[in-house]
Amino acid sequence: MPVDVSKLSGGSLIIAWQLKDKNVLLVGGGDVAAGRIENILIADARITLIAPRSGLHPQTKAYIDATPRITYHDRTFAGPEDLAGVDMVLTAIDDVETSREICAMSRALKIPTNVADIPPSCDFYFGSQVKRLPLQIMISTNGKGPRLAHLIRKKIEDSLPAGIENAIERVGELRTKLRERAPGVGGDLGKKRMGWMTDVCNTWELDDLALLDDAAIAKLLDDGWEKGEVPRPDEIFSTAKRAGQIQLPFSSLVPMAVGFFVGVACTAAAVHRLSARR
Ligand SMILES: C[C@@]1(CC(=O)O)C2=NC(=C\c3[nH]c(c(CCC(=O)O)c3CC(=O)O)Cc3[nH]c(c(CC(=O)O)c3CCC(=O)O)/C=C3\N/C(=C\2)[C@@H](CCC(=O)O)[C@]3(C)CC(=O)O)/[C@H]1CCC(=O)O
Ligand SMILES: NC(=O)c1ccc[n+]([C@@H]2O[C@H](COP(=O)([O-])OP(=O)(O)OC[C@H]3O[C@@H](n4cnc5c(N)ncnc54)[C@H](O)[C@@H]3O)[C@@H](O)[C@H]2O)c1
Repeated sequence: MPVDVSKLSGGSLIIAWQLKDKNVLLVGGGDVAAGRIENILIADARITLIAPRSGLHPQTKAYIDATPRITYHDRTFAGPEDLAGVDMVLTAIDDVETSREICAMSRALKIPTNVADIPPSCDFYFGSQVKRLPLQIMISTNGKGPRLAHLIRKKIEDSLPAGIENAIERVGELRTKLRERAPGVGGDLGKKRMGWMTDVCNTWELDDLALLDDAAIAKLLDDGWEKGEVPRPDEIFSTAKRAGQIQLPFSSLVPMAVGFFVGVACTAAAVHRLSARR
């Protein structure tokens, strides 16, 4: 069947780049560099930071002092020798000409590069990020409106359920324990494992997934996986444990309280009018 690909254009490949123990060169130590450092540290990479001490942002200074994963050089960028052994280059400097030169040098070595504020010198853009690790959500406007990306992030942050990161963490633990019982890649066992995990995620609420401690995971695997079934949360947890988890968000308590008092007031008024007619 023919497909219409005319709209498949104008975007980016959004991926979760694995940078653990890779070497990232960051040139510049200002406000933007501080944000880059946070993003790179989250990805467990090593950073070589080149920037004169006089221009360091307090947050950048604090990161340098806080971790041996940043190797700091108090100077300006020296040339191609600074690119040896580097897996990714980021520049965040207030000097467009030097930025373009660094970009040309790193591209000649085929090192992926981001030059803050100069889109043609970027092999990838940064995006605005919701960070509720292990959950990360990146918003990209593909260079059209970075401030809008920031504002959209705020809206997404406000809409996420409390504790979503715990649910994801516990599902990760469940998947690890499941793989210990059903190891290997692919094949019939792999299909069965994926099918069971999909059913658990589809049928359990996030609140219940967040309650999966080690004992509950063992019970879910014994009573569920081993029997080819997906037990309900109330078959796995004691009633007390689930009851402790049920929390009404403040935003829903306020309208409920208002509704209650309005209801009481209306009933009182109606009773008063009825008794007045008699
Ligand atoms: C998302 C975020 C991530 C981050 O950097 O971490 C990010 N910019 C952020 C903020 C921001 N940047 C700018 C403003 C001023 C208001 C405004 O212009 O809107 C604000 C607002 C603020 O500071 O609140 C100025 C600006 N930015 C770029 C240019 C050049 C140009 O457009 O040509 C100009 C100068 C334009 C001019 O001269 O007028 C270019 C880029 N900025 C990008 C990312 C990439 C595309 C992102 C996307 O696809 O949306 C891209 C292409 C390259 C890159 O740098 O990777 C971060 C928000 C993080 C957060 O708070 O959540
Ligand atoms: N993409 C974005 O999100 C975004 C947002 C705001 C600003 N910017 C742009 O990013 C750049 C950096 O912004 P900032 O606010 O962090 O600037 P800043 O002035 O606070 O910091 C610049 C840093 O670069 C260092 N520096 C300058 N020349 C250098 C060189 N040759 N070698 C090494 N270090 C050098 C300075 O010492 C300083 O630490 C600017 O061009 C700015 O317009 C980008």
